[in-house]
Amino acid sequence: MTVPEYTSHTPLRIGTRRSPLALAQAEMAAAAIRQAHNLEESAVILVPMLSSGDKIQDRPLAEIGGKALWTKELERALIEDDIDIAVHSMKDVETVRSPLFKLSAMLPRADVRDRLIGVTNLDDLRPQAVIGTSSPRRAAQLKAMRPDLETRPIRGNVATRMAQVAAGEFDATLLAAAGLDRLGQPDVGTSLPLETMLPAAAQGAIGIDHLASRDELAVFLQAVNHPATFTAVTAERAFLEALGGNCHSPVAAHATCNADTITLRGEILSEDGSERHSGILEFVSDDHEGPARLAHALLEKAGDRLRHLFAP
Ligand SMILES: NCc1[nH]cc(CCC(=O)O)c1CC(=O)O
Repeated sequence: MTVPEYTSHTPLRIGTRRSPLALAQAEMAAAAIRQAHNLEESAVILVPMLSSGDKIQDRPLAEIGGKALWTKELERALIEDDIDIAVHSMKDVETVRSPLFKLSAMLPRADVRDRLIGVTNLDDLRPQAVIGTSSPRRAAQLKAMRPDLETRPIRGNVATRMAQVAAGEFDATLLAAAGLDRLGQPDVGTSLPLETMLPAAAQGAIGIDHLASRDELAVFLQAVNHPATFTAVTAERAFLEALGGNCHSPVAAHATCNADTITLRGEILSEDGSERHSGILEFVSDDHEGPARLAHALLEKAGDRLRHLFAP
């Protein structure tokens, strides 16, 4: 195995989606790689690409084919050797993937919380207020707390969504704090506590993908991997996989990793928020069945209708 030597003539090519958030995240990955391997600016370049998820902006993600829309074009580019690595929001990466690809590194995780935009507190929302969200998780969690709220789909990039709230099309919306921070908007909205809005599995984490056959990249990328993030996000994704849910299933998960111990919180909800089961489990990090145990414990508490949202 030869360790790659990237130069301005043979740069490391990073594939990324073209949205402002994706570009900011890819630039973070590029900067981390340059620093870790002492490479000059032009030895690591971005290759921005349009994904189907970005082309179709008028329908909810869950309706048009789910998470694969974000990753498909980048995977094709990896296979065709148009790029060496691809940078993804881990939240958008499917839990079950082709063995052709390998996620070798995750950058240190950012703020995992959701931010409320449009009003300062949930209590400030008028009765029957309309919340813009296409996320089944966010809709169900909001309705669990405030059954009077109405949710309507909202799409588009972060800036477009904020503009739609500012224009009065919605009373409020929820966006990931991590995305807002990375777009230079740390003061927008109110972060909601994990106790009321447990985030989506893998929220706030950036992953780096490559062809599994390129072992040299797996080694090269270890220099930018953040092991605690990698372990926690891997546990959250295993929880999601064990539930057998899809992008229509309201699921939340958050894990932390301290020394050898993973603490995993998980939650499943009915679509209207009327049924909600949450749990917390601690296990050692080499216990790979821990996430599935929490998943099965929650499914056991769930009624038939909710359980059917998760038919594996
Ligand atoms: N599905 C869109 C998406 N994918 C990742 C993020 C935010 C960044 C992150 O969670 O790392 C967002 C936007 C949002 O939910 O507000």
